[in-house]
Amino acid sequence: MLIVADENIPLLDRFFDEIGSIRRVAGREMEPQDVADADILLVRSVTRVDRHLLEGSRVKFVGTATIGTDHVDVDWLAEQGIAFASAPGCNAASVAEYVLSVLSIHAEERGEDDWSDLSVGIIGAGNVGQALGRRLTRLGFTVKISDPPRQRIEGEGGFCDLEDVLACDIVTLHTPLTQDGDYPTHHLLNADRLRALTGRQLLINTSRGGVVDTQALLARLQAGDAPQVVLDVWEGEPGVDPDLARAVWLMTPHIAGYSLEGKVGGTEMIYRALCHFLGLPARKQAGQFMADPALSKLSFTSSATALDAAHVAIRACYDVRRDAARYRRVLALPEDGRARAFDAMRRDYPVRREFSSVKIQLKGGAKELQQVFKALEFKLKV
Ligand SMILES: NC(=O)c1ccc[n+]([C@@H]2O[C@H](COP(=O)([O-])OP(=O)(O)OC[C@H]3O[C@@H](n4cnc5c(N)ncnc54)[C@H](O)[C@@H]3O)[C@@H](O)[C@H]2O)c1
Ligand SMILES: O=C(O)[C@H](O)[C@H](O)COP(=O)(O)O
Repeated sequence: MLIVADENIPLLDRFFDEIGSIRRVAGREMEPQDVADADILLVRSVTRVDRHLLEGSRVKFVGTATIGTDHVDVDWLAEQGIAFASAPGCNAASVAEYVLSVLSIHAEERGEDDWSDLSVGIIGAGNVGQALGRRLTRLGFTVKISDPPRQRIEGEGGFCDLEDVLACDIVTLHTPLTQDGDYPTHHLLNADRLRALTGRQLLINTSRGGVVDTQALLARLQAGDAPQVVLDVWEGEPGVDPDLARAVWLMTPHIAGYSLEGKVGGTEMIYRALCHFLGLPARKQAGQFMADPALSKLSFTSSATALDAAHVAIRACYDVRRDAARYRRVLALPEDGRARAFDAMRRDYPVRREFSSVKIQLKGGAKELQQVFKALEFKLKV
């Protein structure tokens, strides 16, 4: 059995070497000749999986170790009887923690005494939107959610109009990128909606670049009273418009979901789906292959305020400014160098562990501190 796989899928050998021989290919450069003799294709988000890539091959199973599936023509796969699996939710905590890191720094820059005074509008309440909304609600933020597809199924309860959500202090995007259907998200944030945002607001996009109209966003940022913007995803990545990059507050190269847990969890999910497809027992688990985190414990006494302790713990685990600063240096390179650097930063991304890998020790165990760390989903030891 031949498995062709994106070389950037972590732990390929550990999970798949008992199933077949593995051919590694650079995901962005994968061509029909690379997969023609493959039985199994394993990708991440940078490989377009469609008729062009697979017609005439003998591939019978495709797995993407990612949440997003906009790079896969799932209808064509279904027509061809090719099984497909993705990794829903694998890096939801990672993206939620990226947004929390942004919020922590944003609140400090605005001089907010209590960050939960800020209202947060979440667009798309799937695995990521819910993971974020749950944490924010428990922290006491006012959270407004827009998700018309879910609202249609579940009724009014808990959902708001998009316009209300877009009026929040912080607006964060967590939809898939879709072109068709009743609620397409391509350029969901168009010129009109961007025009309605003001300088007191923060817009965060960790979904897909195409959910925001890039040209309109650049024009909005160049006009007066523009919102602050944080972009992790870009239309046309790895190419990034340098004018847009310079105009945003924080820019990162599509790494919001790049916690170790998120990436290895994605590999585990497609491993399990492949085992199920082949009728094999799934004996391996991500946890077997995870080293101890570099930061394993943080300790606070009851003299810490809940708010300060939360900010310290979030930033100790993940400070988004480090990724943003590293990426900003790339802007000095010529165009092709910038695109190569985008992929290189992702390929060589440092180990980042999720909050759940860190034990918080509370000496004295004030109730308020406990609540905050529970909300952030750290491991708690009182
Ligand atoms: N930057 C990153 O590293 C990173 C990591 C993970 C996921 N993502 C992106 O984030 C997206 C969301 O991830 P998820 O796990 O929450 O996906 P999900 O499929 O669990 O949830 C998506 C939600 O968006 C909703 N939705 C669809 N169209 C909508 C619209 N027009 N308006 C409002 N809501 C709409 C859906 O009903 C669903 O509830 C993924 O599709 C992926 O593209 C990016
Ligand atoms: O959809 C996802 O899961 C994320 O966007 C993921 O982080 C993409 O990572 P990539 O496949 O580009 O390595």
